Amino acid sequence: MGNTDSQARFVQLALCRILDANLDRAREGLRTIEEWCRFGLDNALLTEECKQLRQELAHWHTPALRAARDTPGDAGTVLTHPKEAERSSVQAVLQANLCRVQEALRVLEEYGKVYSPEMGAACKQMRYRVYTLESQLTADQRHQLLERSSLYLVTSPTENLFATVEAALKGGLTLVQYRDKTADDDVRLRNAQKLAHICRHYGALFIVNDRVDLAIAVDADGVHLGQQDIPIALARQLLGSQRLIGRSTHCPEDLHRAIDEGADYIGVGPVYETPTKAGRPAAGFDYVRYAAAHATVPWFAIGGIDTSNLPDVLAANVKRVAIVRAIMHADQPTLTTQYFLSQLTQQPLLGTSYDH
Ligand SMILES: Cc1ncc(COP(=O)(O)OP(=O)(O)O)c(N)n1
Ligand SMILES: Cc1nc(C(=O)O)sc1CCOP(=O)(O)O
Ligand SMILES: [Mg+2]
Repeated sequence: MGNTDSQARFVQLALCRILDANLDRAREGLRTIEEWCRFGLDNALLTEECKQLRQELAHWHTPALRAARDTPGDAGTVLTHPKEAERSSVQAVLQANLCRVQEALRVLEEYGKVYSPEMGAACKQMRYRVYTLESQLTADQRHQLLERSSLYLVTSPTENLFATVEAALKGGLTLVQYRDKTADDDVRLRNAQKLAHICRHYGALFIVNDRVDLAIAVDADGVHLGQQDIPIALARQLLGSQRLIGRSTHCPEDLHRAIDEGADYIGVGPVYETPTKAGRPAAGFDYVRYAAAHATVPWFAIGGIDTSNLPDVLAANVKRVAIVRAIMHADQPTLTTQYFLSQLTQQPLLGTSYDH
């Protein structure tokens, strides 16, 4: 009898310690995420959702659970995950903390059911709310980074693909598109996987040209579609509302259709004829100026742009450019990227009609 009692007390104490530790873990993770929603994204709705989740967890964090704490005797406090010291970007911090909160809520749900069925049920609901928070946060994060990006590197096949992209990222690039019109699919998949990984490490957006299937397979931030590629509505169905969809446009009708169909950004060009898109005539500066006056989503001038003609491009009210050769073929991609960015950031991105 005595033994059974002490066994029951031991189990109850262990249960309380598990719940206490995981309530702390979930609240700390939420606080970390909340700070970015508030100061990084300036998103009042997401900030409020984090705060409400924290308050709800605080409600379950009773004095009885706190009293079970035994930090000096807790073997787990000395164990750290090797990845904990490695946080290469804000994105990585958010990802790690969302994961931490979801895991903690799962533990609270399972052991909570034993301690109090209401607590288990409440933690299950909170876990679903954190999945929704994650989707909204990721989408908001992507849109904000897109709006802040003034330079877009579109890749071309080269032996130095990864080194060139990484060099440009070191120069401050925040938006990359993987474009390869000829490689076999197994090669494209491997390249896209590796580029997605590199871009994530530098906190940059990664877009796949043409191929929605590859974009999904490598968990890219979005896809770029031309006028001859699949309809935006179909891509949206496949990609969901959180990923970005870009559309090439060559005239005012293309621009309005792309925006009406829900493109998150558009390409505007070719500004100049270019061997990268041989056979396509220049859309010219009249169309560029039209885009400057009418586009209600971020737009990137593309086609034949390099460091020598950049001043003419900027004079046409261009705030964002997409580049292939001028960076992919540059002797020093980091310096070239830095030069483009330095010229583009003298043109404030704020003040365009959609940057409220
Ligand atoms: C930013 C950006 N703008 C335009 C294009 C061209 O897309 P598309 O017309 O589909 O031609 P391909 O690139 O597929 O040959 C782009 N890729 N990126
Ligand atoms: C891929 C592409 N699309 C264009 C468009 O106008 O839609 S122009 C273009 C090629 C841009 O390459 P570069 O910077 O080497 O001239
Ligand atoms: Mg295309």
